[in-house]
Amino acid sequence: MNRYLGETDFHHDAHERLGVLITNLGTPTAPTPRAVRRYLAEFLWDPRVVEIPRPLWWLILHGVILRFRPGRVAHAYASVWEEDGSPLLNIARRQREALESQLLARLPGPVKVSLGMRYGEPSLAEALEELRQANARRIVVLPLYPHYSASTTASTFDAVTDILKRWRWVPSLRFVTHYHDQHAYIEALATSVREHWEAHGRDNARLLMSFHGLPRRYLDQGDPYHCQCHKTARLLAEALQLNEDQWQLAFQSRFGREEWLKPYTDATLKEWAETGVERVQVICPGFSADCLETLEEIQMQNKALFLEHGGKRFEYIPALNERTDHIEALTQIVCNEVSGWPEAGNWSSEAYATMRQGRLRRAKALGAER
Ligand SMILES: C=CC1=C(C)c2cc3[nH]c(cc4nc(cc5[nH]c(cc1n2)c(C)c5CCC(=O)O)C(CCC(=O)O)=C4C)c(C)c3C=C
Ligand SMILES: [Fe+2]
Ligand SMILES: [Fe+2]
Repeated sequence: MNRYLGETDFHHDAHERLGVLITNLGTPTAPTPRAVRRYLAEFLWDPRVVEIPRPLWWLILHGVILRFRPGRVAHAYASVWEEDGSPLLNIARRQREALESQLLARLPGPVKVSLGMRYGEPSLAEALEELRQANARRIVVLPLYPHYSASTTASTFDAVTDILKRWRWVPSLRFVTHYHDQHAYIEALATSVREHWEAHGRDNARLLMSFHGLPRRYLDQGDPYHCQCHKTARLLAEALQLNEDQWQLAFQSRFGREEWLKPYTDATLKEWAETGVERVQVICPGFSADCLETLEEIQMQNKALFLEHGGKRFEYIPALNERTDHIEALTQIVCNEVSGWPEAGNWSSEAYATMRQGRLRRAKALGAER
């Protein structure tokens, strides 16, 4: 038996392809307690996600959490489930398709974009295998998390490298760790807010930028997530020319009993409603795709909370999902990553020559304009 994965019928003249792996958290296969238990058991056992000594955490996870949580969470999933599956996965599939066609139009050589989820299906192993079969010798891994966090980005890095350790011929690799301040991403967010204002108005509305939370302990131990969320929020507020009293940042999706990053989204909305804020518009810039945490927690639970406490109008501004400007931002990230790659193999020699000619022409045209 071969210890490492490889092709026995390897051809030296096989055409190379650029591989792009997009990935997100993952989701259960069905909105049922059984499927949710399987998903949570994998997700919550990841030591990057829950940093508690293993024997103690095993007892809590299997003795308490996996007994009671799946039923409640399955019910929440059922409330957002679409005909053909989980919103997160459906959106990720559309993002994959749109990104691949943008990259094929933009880059001179052949490109394959595959989709793998950190937990559940389609797995990262399947997605990487697809790239290996497509002869991708250079791979850009693009986790669809704008903000770096050890619990998401580093966990993806662990999983990807664990898989690649089993390849005989490991590919060149670029791993995108964050894009929280990329201009095109901020502009896409700002445009989505402006479009919402055009469609629904904005009279006296306060904008809440809600990000997924983390245990406060992770920030104290050096995780840059908190700072990156603050930077995104500041840049978005600047792009929208908002005054300080027109917006705020908050953190949602608390889990467990310890302190998480503050201020909390639910507490903020409750306080706003109680102190006379009548209208809120909520955007979740850290979620590249709508999912349980935006569609159920924000758009259902937090909306009900705000209205119960005296708020009059609650509006959720959808995640960037497969918006054209979002796909353009992701395309730019991939193009930036590959542009520094040294020339080699069939993919690059001709392809880079074409790309360079294109760039020269553009540079000349720009020079002529000036
Ligand atoms: C200790 C627990 C958790 C940490 C840390 C955490 C970080 C984190 N998560 C996301 C993005 C998503 N999380 C989602 C669901 C979800 N998250 C946790 C727990 C932690 N997340 C749980 C237990 C769940 C499942 C639902 C539940 O039981 O409440 C999702 C949605 C998935 C879906 O199927 O729709 C996303 C997306 C980020 C970005 C992040 C760190 C910054
Ligand atoms: Fe989460
Ligand atoms: Fe949640």
